[in-house]
Amino acid sequence: MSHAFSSLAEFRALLAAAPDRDAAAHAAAVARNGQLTKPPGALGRLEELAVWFAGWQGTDRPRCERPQVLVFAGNHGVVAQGVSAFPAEVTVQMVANFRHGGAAINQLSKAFGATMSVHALELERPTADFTVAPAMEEAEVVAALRCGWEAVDAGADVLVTGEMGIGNTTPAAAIAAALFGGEPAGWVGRGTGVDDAGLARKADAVARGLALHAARLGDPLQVLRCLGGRELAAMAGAIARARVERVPVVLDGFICTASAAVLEKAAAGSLDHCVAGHVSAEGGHGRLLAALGKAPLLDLGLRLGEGSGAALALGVVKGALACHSGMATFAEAGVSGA
Ligand SMILES: Cc1cc2ncn([C@H]3O[C@H](COP(=O)(O)O)[C@@H](O)[C@H]3O)c2cc1C
Ligand SMILES: O=C(O)c1cccnc1
Repeated sequence: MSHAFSSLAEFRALLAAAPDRDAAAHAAAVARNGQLTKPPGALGRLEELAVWFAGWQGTDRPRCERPQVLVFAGNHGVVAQGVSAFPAEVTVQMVANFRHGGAAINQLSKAFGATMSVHALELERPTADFTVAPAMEEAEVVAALRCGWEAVDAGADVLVTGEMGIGNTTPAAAIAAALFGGEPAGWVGRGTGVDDAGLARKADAVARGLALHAARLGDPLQVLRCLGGRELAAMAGAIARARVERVPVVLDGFICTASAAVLEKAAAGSLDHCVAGHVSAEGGHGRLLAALGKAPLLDLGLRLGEGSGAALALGVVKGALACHSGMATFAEAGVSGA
Protein backbone atom coordinates (compact mmCIF):
# COMPACT_ATOMS: atom_id res chain seq x y z
CA MET A 1 0.00 0.00 0.00
CA SER A 2 1.35 3.44 -0.84
CA HIS A 3 1.14 6.08 1.85
CA ALA A 4 0.27 9.75 1.57
CA PHE A 5 3.57 10.70 3.22
CA SER A 6 6.62 8.90 4.52
CA SER A 7 8.55 11.67 6.28
CA LEU A 8 7.85 14.75 8.38
CA ALA A 9 8.94 16.89 5.44
CA GLU A 10 6.32 15.30 3.17
CA PHE A 11 3.67 15.65 5.87
CA ARG A 12 4.52 19.35 6.27
CA ALA A 13 4.24 19.88 2.50
CA LEU A 14 0.77 18.26 2.37
CA LEU A 15 -0.40 20.44 5.22
CA ALA A 16 0.94 23.62 3.64
CA ALA A 17 -0.83 22.82 0.35
CA ALA A 18 -4.27 22.19 1.90
CA PRO A 19 -7.16 23.94 0.10
CA ASP A 20 -9.10 26.74 1.73
CA ARG A 21 -12.80 26.66 2.53
CA ASP A 22 -15.35 27.16 -0.27
CA ALA A 23 -15.77 30.94 -0.33
CA ALA A 24 -18.89 30.84 -2.55
CA ALA A 25 -20.67 28.37 -0.25
CA HIS A 26 -19.73 30.51 2.73
CA ALA A 27 -21.09 33.64 1.05
CA ALA A 28 -24.31 31.83 0.07
CA ALA A 29 -24.79 30.70 3.66
CA VAL A 30 -24.23 34.24 4.96
CA ALA A 31 -26.92 35.44 2.54
CA ARG A 32 -29.29 32.66 3.55
CA ASN A 33 -28.72 33.35 7.24
CA GLY A 34 -29.82 36.95 6.65
CA GLN A 35 -33.18 35.78 5.26
CA LEU A 36 -34.19 33.30 7.95
CA THR A 37 -37.27 34.02 10.12
CA LYS A 38 -35.61 35.57 13.18
CA PRO A 39 -34.30 38.99 14.12
CA PRO A 40 -30.78 39.46 12.71
CA GLY A 41 -28.23 37.84 15.00
CA ALA A 42 -30.87 36.39 17.34
CA LEU A 43 -29.31 32.92 17.19
CA GLY A 44 -26.04 34.40 18.40
CA ARG A 45 -23.00 32.22 17.92
CA LEU A 46 -25.10 29.48 16.27
CA GLU A 47 -25.30 31.68 13.18
CA GLU A 48 -21.55 32.13 12.97
CA LEU A 49 -21.10 28.39 13.49
CA ALA A 50 -23.54 27.46 10.73
CA VAL A 51 -21.99 29.72 8.08
CA TRP A 52 -18.52 28.52 9.11
CA PHE A 53 -19.63 24.89 8.60
CA ALA A 54 -21.11 25.87 5.23
CA GLY A 55 -17.74 27.12 4.00
CA TRP A 56 -15.90 23.95 5.02
CA GLN A 57 -18.60 21.56 3.82
CA GLY A 58 -18.97 23.48 0.56
CA THR A 59 -22.75 23.89 0.74
CA ASP A 60 -25.17 26.55 1.95
CA ARG A 61 -27.11 23.77 3.74
CA PRO A 62 -24.49 22.30 6.08
CA ARG A 63 -25.36 19.18 8.07
CA CYS A 64 -24.22 17.10 11.02
CA GLU A 65 -25.68 13.71 10.13
CA ARG A 66 -22.47 11.66 9.89
CA PRO A 67 -20.19 12.74 12.73
CA GLN A 68 -17.05 10.65 13.22
CA VAL A 69 -15.34 10.24 16.60
CA LEU A 70 -11.80 8.83 16.57
CA VAL A 71 -10.15 7.82 19.85
CA PHE A 72 -6.40 7.19 19.81
CA ALA A 73 -4.50 5.53 22.65
CA GLY A 74 -0.81 5.59 23.52
CA ASN A 75 1.56 5.06 26.42
CA HIS A 76 4.23 7.41 27.71
CA GLY A 77 7.71 6.83 29.07
CA VAL A 78 7.45 10.03 31.07
CA VAL A 79 5.03 8.34 33.51
CA ALA A 80 8.24 7.05 35.14
CA GLN A 81 8.60 10.61 36.51
CA GLY A 82 5.48 10.21 38.67
CA VAL A 83 3.28 12.57 36.65
CA SER A 84 -0.11 10.78 36.75
CA ALA A 85 -2.44 9.80 39.58
CA PHE A 86 -3.14 6.50 37.76
CA PRO A 87 -0.88 3.63 36.63
CA ALA A 88 0.00 3.18 32.95
CA GLU A 89 -1.91 -0.12 32.65
CA VAL A 90 -5.15 1.90 32.79
CA THR A 91 -4.55 2.89 29.15
CA VAL A 92 -4.96 -0.65 27.78
CA GLN A 93 -7.74 -1.36 30.27
CA MET A 94 -9.65 1.69 29.04
CA VAL A 95 -9.15 0.60 25.42
CA ALA A 96 -10.96 -2.62 26.33
CA ASN A 97 -13.64 -0.53 28.03
CA PHE A 98 -14.06 1.59 24.86
CA ARG A 99 -14.41 -1.60 22.83
CA HIS A 100 -17.14 -2.83 25.17
CA GLY A 101 -19.00 0.47 25.08
CA GLY A 102 -18.41 1.33 28.74
CA ALA A 103 -16.63 4.70 28.62
CA ALA A 104 -18.04 8.22 28.67
CA ILE A 105 -17.12 8.74 25.01
CA ASN A 106 -19.14 5.65 24.00
CA GLN A 107 -22.23 7.12 25.60
CA LEU A 108 -21.68 10.63 24.23
CA SER A 109 -21.01 9.32 20.72
CA LYS A 110 -24.22 7.31 20.90
CA ALA A 111 -26.17 10.25 22.30
CA PHE A 112 -25.15 12.46 19.35
CA GLY A 113 -25.32 9.83 16.59
CA ALA A 114 -21.59 9.64 15.90
CA THR A 115 -19.66 6.61 14.71
CA MET A 116 -16.79 5.90 17.08
CA SER A 117 -13.62 3.87 16.57
CA VAL A 118 -10.66 3.22 18.84
CA HIS A 119 -7.09 3.02 17.59
CA ALA A 120 -4.49 1.68 20.02
CA LEU A 121 -0.93 2.64 19.07
CA GLU A 122 1.68 0.15 20.28
CA LEU A 123 0.55 0.26 23.90
CA GLU A 124 3.06 -2.41 24.90
CA ARG A 125 5.87 -0.13 23.68
CA PRO A 126 5.64 3.25 25.45
CA THR A 127 7.39 6.28 23.99
CA ALA A 128 10.79 7.13 25.45
CA ASP A 129 10.76 9.28 28.60
CA PHE A 130 11.27 12.75 27.10
CA THR A 131 13.35 13.83 30.10
CA VAL A 132 16.08 11.44 28.90
CA ALA A 133 15.58 11.04 25.11
CA PRO A 134 13.31 12.16 22.27
CA ALA A 135 9.89 10.56 22.82
CA MET A 136 9.87 9.14 19.29
CA GLU A 137 12.15 8.49 16.36
CA GLU A 138 11.08 10.10 13.09
CA ALA A 139 9.73 6.78 11.73
CA GLU A 140 7.62 6.34 14.87
CA VAL A 141 6.05 9.80 14.76
CA VAL A 142 5.42 9.44 11.03
CA ALA A 143 3.69 6.06 11.62
CA ALA A 144 1.51 7.63 14.31
CA LEU A 145 0.61 10.63 12.12
CA ARG A 146 -0.29 8.18 9.38
CA CYS A 147 -2.52 6.13 11.71
CA GLY A 148 -4.56 9.27 12.32
CA TRP A 149 -4.48 10.37 8.69
CA GLU A 150 -5.80 7.02 7.47
CA ALA A 151 -8.51 6.71 10.12
CA VAL A 152 -10.47 9.72 8.83
CA ASP A 153 -13.62 9.00 6.84
CA ALA A 154 -13.53 11.64 4.09
CA GLY A 155 -17.33 11.29 3.86
CA ALA A 156 -17.88 12.32 7.49
CA ASP A 157 -19.54 15.72 7.88
CA VAL A 158 -17.65 16.54 11.08
CA LEU A 159 -14.72 14.99 12.93
CA VAL A 160 -13.93 14.70 16.64
CA THR A 161 -10.54 13.44 17.80
CA GLY A 162 -10.07 12.12 21.31
CA GLU A 163 -7.38 10.30 23.24
CA MET A 164 -6.56 7.92 26.04
CA GLY A 165 -3.03 7.74 27.42
CA ILE A 166 -2.09 7.75 31.07
CA GLY A 167 0.38 10.60 31.63
CA ASN A 168 -0.51 12.48 28.46
CA THR A 169 -1.33 15.83 30.06
CA THR A 170 2.44 16.11 30.66
CA PRO A 171 3.49 15.82 26.97
CA ALA A 172 0.59 18.15 26.13
CA ALA A 173 1.95 20.75 28.57
CA ALA A 174 5.46 20.29 27.22
CA ILE A 175 4.23 20.85 23.65
CA ALA A 176 2.30 23.95 24.69
CA ALA A 177 5.32 25.38 26.49
CA ALA A 178 7.62 24.62 23.55
CA LEU A 179 5.28 26.20 21.00
CA PHE A 180 4.12 29.24 22.97
CA GLY A 181 6.79 29.82 25.63
CA GLY A 182 6.20 30.69 29.26
CA GLU A 183 6.96 28.84 32.45
CA PRO A 184 6.15 25.10 32.58
CA ALA A 185 4.20 25.75 35.80
CA GLY A 186 1.77 27.84 33.77
CA TRP A 187 1.00 24.95 31.42
CA VAL A 188 0.78 21.93 33.71
CA GLY A 189 -2.43 20.95 35.49
CA ARG A 190 -3.75 18.21 37.72
CA GLY A 191 -4.77 15.83 34.93
CA THR A 192 -6.30 12.74 36.52
CA GLY A 193 -5.91 14.44 39.91
CA VAL A 194 -2.27 14.66 41.02
CA ASP A 195 -1.53 16.40 44.33
CA ASP A 196 0.72 19.43 44.75
CA ALA A 197 3.86 17.29 44.76
CA GLY A 198 2.72 15.58 41.54
CA LEU A 199 2.06 18.96 39.97
CA ALA A 200 5.60 20.06 40.88
CA ARG A 201 7.00 16.84 39.35
CA LYS A 202 5.10 17.58 36.13
CA ALA A 203 6.49 21.13 35.91
CA ASP A 204 9.98 19.81 36.59
CA ALA A 205 9.69 17.06 33.96
CA VAL A 206 8.50 19.60 31.39
CA ALA A 207 11.36 21.97 32.24
CA ARG A 208 13.92 19.16 31.85
CA GLY A 209 12.39 18.04 28.57
CA LEU A 210 12.49 21.57 27.18
CA ALA A 211 16.13 21.96 28.20
CA LEU A 212 17.21 18.58 26.82
CA HIS A 213 15.61 19.07 23.39
CA ALA A 214 16.07 22.86 23.14
CA ALA A 215 18.12 22.71 19.94
CA ARG A 216 15.27 21.02 18.05
CA LEU A 217 12.26 22.85 19.38
CA GLY A 218 12.26 25.60 16.75
CA ASP A 219 10.51 23.13 14.43
CA PRO A 220 6.94 22.32 15.57
CA LEU A 221 7.04 18.82 14.07
CA GLN A 222 10.22 18.14 16.05
CA VAL A 223 8.36 19.38 19.14
CA LEU A 224 5.77 16.68 18.44
CA ARG A 225 8.48 14.04 17.94
CA CYS A 226 10.64 14.94 20.93
CA LEU A 227 7.95 15.82 23.50
CA GLY A 228 4.71 14.30 22.21
CA GLY A 229 3.26 10.83 22.10
CA ARG A 230 1.76 8.44 19.59
CA GLU A 231 -1.88 9.28 20.31
CA LEU A 232 -1.09 13.00 20.16
CA ALA A 233 0.59 12.53 16.78
CA ALA A 234 -2.33 10.44 15.55
CA MET A 235 -4.77 13.21 16.50
CA ALA A 236 -2.57 15.70 14.63
CA GLY A 237 -2.54 13.39 11.59
CA ALA A 238 -6.33 13.06 11.64
CA ILE A 239 -6.86 16.81 12.02
CA ALA A 240 -4.44 17.45 9.14
CA ARG A 241 -6.28 14.95 6.92
CA ALA A 242 -9.58 16.62 7.75
CA ARG A 243 -8.05 19.98 6.74
CA VAL A 244 -7.00 18.52 3.38
CA GLU A 245 -10.48 16.96 2.87
CA ARG A 246 -12.22 20.13 4.13
CA VAL A 247 -14.00 18.20 6.89
CA PRO A 248 -14.71 20.52 9.84
CA VAL A 249 -13.27 19.45 13.20
CA VAL A 250 -14.52 20.02 16.73
CA LEU A 251 -11.53 20.16 19.08
CA ASP A 252 -11.66 18.50 22.49
CA GLY A 253 -9.61 19.33 25.59
CA PHE A 254 -6.05 20.25 26.45
CA ILE A 255 -4.36 17.21 24.91
CA CYS A 256 -6.27 17.40 21.64
CA THR A 257 -5.69 21.14 21.40
CA ALA A 258 -1.95 20.81 22.09
CA SER A 259 -1.70 18.25 19.27
CA ALA A 260 -3.62 20.54 16.95
CA ALA A 261 -1.46 23.53 17.88
CA VAL A 262 1.55 21.74 16.39
CA LEU A 263 -0.14 21.93 12.98
CA GLU A 264 -0.96 25.63 13.25
CA LYS A 265 2.64 26.39 14.17
CA ALA A 266 3.93 24.16 11.35
CA ALA A 267 1.74 25.89 8.73
CA ALA A 268 -0.38 28.92 9.63
CA GLY A 269 -4.04 28.39 8.77
CA SER A 270 -3.90 24.64 9.43
CA LEU A 271 -6.60 24.93 12.09
CA ASP A 272 -8.96 27.17 10.13
CA HIS A 273 -11.30 24.15 9.87
CA CYS A 274 -11.36 23.65 13.66
CA VAL A 275 -13.75 25.00 16.26
CA ALA A 276 -13.08 24.60 19.99
CA GLY A 277 -15.77 22.32 21.40
CA HIS A 278 -15.14 23.22 25.00
CA VAL A 279 -12.65 24.57 27.49
CA SER A 280 -11.60 21.91 29.96
CA ALA A 281 -10.72 22.35 33.62
CA GLU A 282 -7.07 21.57 32.90
CA GLY A 283 -5.16 24.75 33.77
CA GLY A 284 -3.44 25.33 30.45
CA HIS A 285 -6.39 24.72 28.13
CA GLY A 286 -7.91 28.19 28.32
CA ARG A 287 -4.50 29.75 27.71
CA LEU A 288 -3.86 27.46 24.76
CA LEU A 289 -7.21 28.28 23.16
CA ALA A 290 -6.55 31.98 23.66
CA ALA A 291 -3.14 31.64 22.02
CA LEU A 292 -4.84 29.98 19.03
CA GLY A 293 -7.62 32.58 18.93
CA LYS A 294 -10.34 29.95 19.47
CA ALA A 295 -13.39 30.63 21.69
CA PRO A 296 -14.86 27.44 23.19
CA LEU A 297 -18.50 26.51 22.58
CA LEU A 298 -18.94 24.97 26.06
CA ASP A 299 -17.44 25.48 29.51
CA LEU A 300 -18.73 22.67 31.72
CA GLY A 301 -15.74 21.91 33.92
CA LEU A 302 -14.95 18.64 32.14
CA ARG A 303 -11.44 17.22 32.58
CA LEU A 304 -11.73 13.84 30.95
CA GLY A 305 -10.41 13.88 27.40
CA GLU A 306 -11.45 10.91 25.17
CA GLY A 307 -13.14 13.46 22.88
CA SER A 308 -15.91 13.90 25.44
CA GLY A 309 -16.19 17.70 25.43
CA ALA A 310 -16.10 17.84 21.64
CA ALA A 311 -18.74 15.10 21.36
CA LEU A 312 -21.00 17.10 23.68
CA ALA A 313 -20.47 20.17 21.51
CA LEU A 314 -21.88 18.17 18.57
CA GLY A 315 -25.25 18.88 20.19
CA VAL A 316 -24.67 22.61 19.75
CA VAL A 317 -23.46 22.03 16.19
CA LYS A 318 -26.55 19.96 15.37
CA GLY A 319 -28.77 22.71 16.73
CA ALA A 320 -26.99 25.40 14.72
CA LEU A 321 -27.11 23.43 11.47
CA ALA A 322 -30.72 22.29 11.93
CA CYS A 323 -31.80 25.92 12.27
CA HIS A 324 -29.68 27.21 9.41
CA SER A 325 -30.53 24.44 6.94
CA GLY A 326 -34.15 23.82 7.97
CA MET A 327 -35.70 27.17 8.85
CA ALA A 328 -37.96 29.07 6.48
CA THR A 329 -37.00 32.43 5.02
CA PHE A 330 -39.20 35.51 5.55
CA ALA A 331 -40.39 35.18 1.94
CA GLU A 332 -41.19 31.45 2.24
CA ALA A 333 -43.11 31.88 5.49
CA GLY A 334 -44.86 35.14 4.56
CA VAL A 335 -43.47 36.84 7.67
CA SER A 336 -43.03 40.63 7.54
CA GLY A 337 -39.53 42.07 7.87
CA ALA A 338 -38.46 44.87 10.21
C1 LIG B 1 -10.13 5.72 34.16
C2 LIG B 1 -9.63 6.86 33.30
C3 LIG B 1 -10.31 7.18 32.11
C4 LIG B 1 -9.86 8.25 31.34
N1 LIG B 1 -10.31 8.75 30.19
C5 LIG B 1 -9.56 9.75 29.85
N2 LIG B 1 -8.58 9.96 30.74
C6 LIG B 1 -7.65 11.08 30.68
O1 LIG B 1 -6.66 11.02 31.69
C7 LIG B 1 -5.35 10.84 31.16
C8 LIG B 1 -4.52 12.09 31.32
O2 LIG B 1 -4.31 12.44 32.65
P1 LIG B 1 -2.88 12.23 33.33
O3 LIG B 1 -1.89 13.01 32.55
O4 LIG B 1 -3.06 12.75 34.73
O5 LIG B 1 -2.61 10.75 33.33
C9 LIG B 1 -5.55 10.53 29.70
O6 LIG B 1 -5.65 9.14 29.52
C10 LIG B 1 -6.84 11.23 29.39
O7 LIG B 1 -7.44 10.78 28.24
C11 LIG B 1 -8.74 9.02 31.71
C12 LIG B 1 -8.05 8.71 32.87
C13 LIG B 1 -8.49 7.62 33.67
C14 LIG B 1 -7.75 7.29 34.94
O1 LIG C 1 -8.43 18.62 28.89
C1 LIG C 1 -8.33 17.40 28.72
O2 LIG C 1 -8.45 16.88 27.60
C2 LIG C 1 -8.00 16.50 29.88
C3 LIG C 1 -7.83 16.99 31.16
C4 LIG C 1 -7.53 16.14 32.19
C5 LIG C 1 -7.39 14.80 31.95
N1 LIG C 1 -7.56 14.32 30.72
C6 LIG C 1 -7.85 15.15 29.69
